[in-house]
Amino acid sequence: MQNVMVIGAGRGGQAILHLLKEMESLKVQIVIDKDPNAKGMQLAEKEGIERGTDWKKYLNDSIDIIIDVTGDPTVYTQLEKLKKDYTIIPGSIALIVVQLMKEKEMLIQKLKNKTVRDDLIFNSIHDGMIIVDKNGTITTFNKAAEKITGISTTDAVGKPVQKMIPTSKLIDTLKTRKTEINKELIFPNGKKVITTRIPIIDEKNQCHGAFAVFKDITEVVQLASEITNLKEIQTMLEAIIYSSNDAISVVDENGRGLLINPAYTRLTGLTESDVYGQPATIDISEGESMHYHVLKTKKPVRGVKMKVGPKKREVIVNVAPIIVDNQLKGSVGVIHDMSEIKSLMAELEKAKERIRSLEAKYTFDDIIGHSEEMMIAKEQAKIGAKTPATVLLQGESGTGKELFAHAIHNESDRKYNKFVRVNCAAISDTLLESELFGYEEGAFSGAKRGGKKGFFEEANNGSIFLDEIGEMQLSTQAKLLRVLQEKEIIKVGGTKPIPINVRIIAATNKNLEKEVAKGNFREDLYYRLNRIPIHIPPLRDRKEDLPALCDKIIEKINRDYGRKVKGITKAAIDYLSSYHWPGNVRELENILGRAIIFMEYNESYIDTSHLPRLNDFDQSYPTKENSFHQGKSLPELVEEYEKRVITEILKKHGGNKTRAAEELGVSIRNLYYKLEKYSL
Ligand SMILES: Nc1ncnc2c1ncn2[C@@H]1O[C@H](COP(=O)(O)OP(=O)(O)OP(=O)(O)O)[C@@H](O)[C@H]1O
Repeated sequence: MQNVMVIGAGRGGQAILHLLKEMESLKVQIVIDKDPNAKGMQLAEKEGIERGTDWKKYLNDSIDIIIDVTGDPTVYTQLEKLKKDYTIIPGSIALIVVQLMKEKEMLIQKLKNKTVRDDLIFNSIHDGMIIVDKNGTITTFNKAAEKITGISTTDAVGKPVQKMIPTSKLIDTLKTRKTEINKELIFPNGKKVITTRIPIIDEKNQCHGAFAVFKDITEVVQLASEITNLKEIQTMLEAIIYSSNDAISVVDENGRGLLINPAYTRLTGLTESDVYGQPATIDISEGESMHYHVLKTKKPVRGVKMKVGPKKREVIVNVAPIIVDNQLKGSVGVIHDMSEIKSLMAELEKAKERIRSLEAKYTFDDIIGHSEEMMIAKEQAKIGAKTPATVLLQGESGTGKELFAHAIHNESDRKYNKFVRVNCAAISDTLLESELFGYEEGAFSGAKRGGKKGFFEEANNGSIFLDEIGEMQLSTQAKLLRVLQEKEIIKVGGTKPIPINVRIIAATNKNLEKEVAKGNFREDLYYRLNRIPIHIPPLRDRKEDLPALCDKIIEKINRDYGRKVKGITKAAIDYLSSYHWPGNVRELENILGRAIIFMEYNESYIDTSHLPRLNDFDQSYPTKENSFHQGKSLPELVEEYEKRVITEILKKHGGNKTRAAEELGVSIRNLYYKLEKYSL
């Protein structure tokens, strides 16, 4: 006797239980259903059969046959793996097989009288059924068999099974007289079936024929493999979402929380239990819910600022709708932590500044200019480079003083040693001294353990470029003078002099002589620095250099932005020549950069139409709108003018906001407000 486990206690399960009740060779040992109150479960209880809700728990050696009446592809897939250890029978086949076995007597009679083909009841069965007589001639071929094999009943009946279905194994069943349950078979038309073959043998051991019952599993197999694929994709997606460092949140079509990842919890402080099933607004402390917005508009949003979680973290979110088969299923949001981005940006700026201060990139070949003034400046600088003397570069902002400093260092015999740039205006007066000369451990509160090297010590045997030297405080000037005279430094908080060998290149856009007269700059330091004075001419005095400068700058922008602009038209050069260039070459770089950004990718030459209206240019400027106000309102024109004035004054003071605010006659607070307003 064989023991049976029936999975599924719905209608199919009940039928199986009824049929098996009267069979001696099979005994139902356990019935399984997710629902412990299913009808079949109650029936099993009456019969004293064991019941369970999870079939996997009851797999053991005493079970021989598992009948699956769930119709669930997942169960089918899992049972497939157990084929080696158990006989697995899909429910509907089991029903027919059991029924036919019970009706064996009737079948034998009919086969003897060759009347089986008239029995129409087989046609109501959903599974394929073929009955052959002892010679292998088809006597019954039901409607389902017709559908599955693609062979019509009239064609099949009366023909040898081997001829009609060469892949059939019913002839073997007649020979071997063995029952085979649940075997896979492929019909000539490619349909995959699961089939059970049983010989029809009477008590005298005489074989009258055989029958096969089969179920089309092509779709189930396909479905099962799709489920496996889907499961793999789901696992992969989960792994991706969980490993992402960006916080991710997914909501359903009603805006209820569905999925979050650990990065989300780290950022917002909210866990799955706080979020799942809750409205999408649950994590927002400031701002509108972008999930709801996207669910309403069905359009993605990018770069929206808001604050999230109890910690009110500043974030930027991108949210996109999830649309499957044209149906909105929810939306997914990726949340970037702004505080992290901000601190990274600050780090990057610091690193860039540091790199810039530690390398001399340019040589005299990079300095474009064939005008007489420029040739003189370059000649002087080249001569100066070969001497150890201090060089003082004077010129307006943006004329190329830093470029000259790099070139001088690279032309000198110190070029293999360090070039250190110090912007004296960018470092506060209190810090400048310790930055220049370094400090000893414990020199002041907040001083690093072990002290710190100053820029002079770092630049030893190389060059130090003291940019904006005109901004240096008198007390620091005194210390610098000492370095120039004694060629040694004393660290802040120290007493021991350290000898140094550094070439000083200083630069300023101020008239130092006037600063000396006003008492802002030490006369003795001025003379020390002014050993080799070099005046760099402003761009307005050397407009003949414009074409060559433009070419060089376009080449650089092409490299930096991956563009292929070939040059600039003569008309555009003429236009640029009529401007007086208060911001010098830096301003030219900005204007060309902006022009290139706004050029179409198929345009090769910068023309006047790409250039902005240069501020002091007259009415002959060749634009479409020649009217003075260009259709703008008075407040717009006032704002435009205000923005221009602030830009100019700031440039004049090398970015020094305190001085700029002073000259503009506004408070520093007010200046900050306006800088933010105009995104300057
Ligand atoms: N003669 C030149 N040839 C090519 N590029 C130049 C020339 N002069 C200046 N530039 C470019 O113009 C920009 C401004 O130059 P630089 O920073 O050297 O000016 P600066 O006089 O030091 O300005 P600031 O006084 O504001 O610090 C740089 O990008 C530089 O490469």
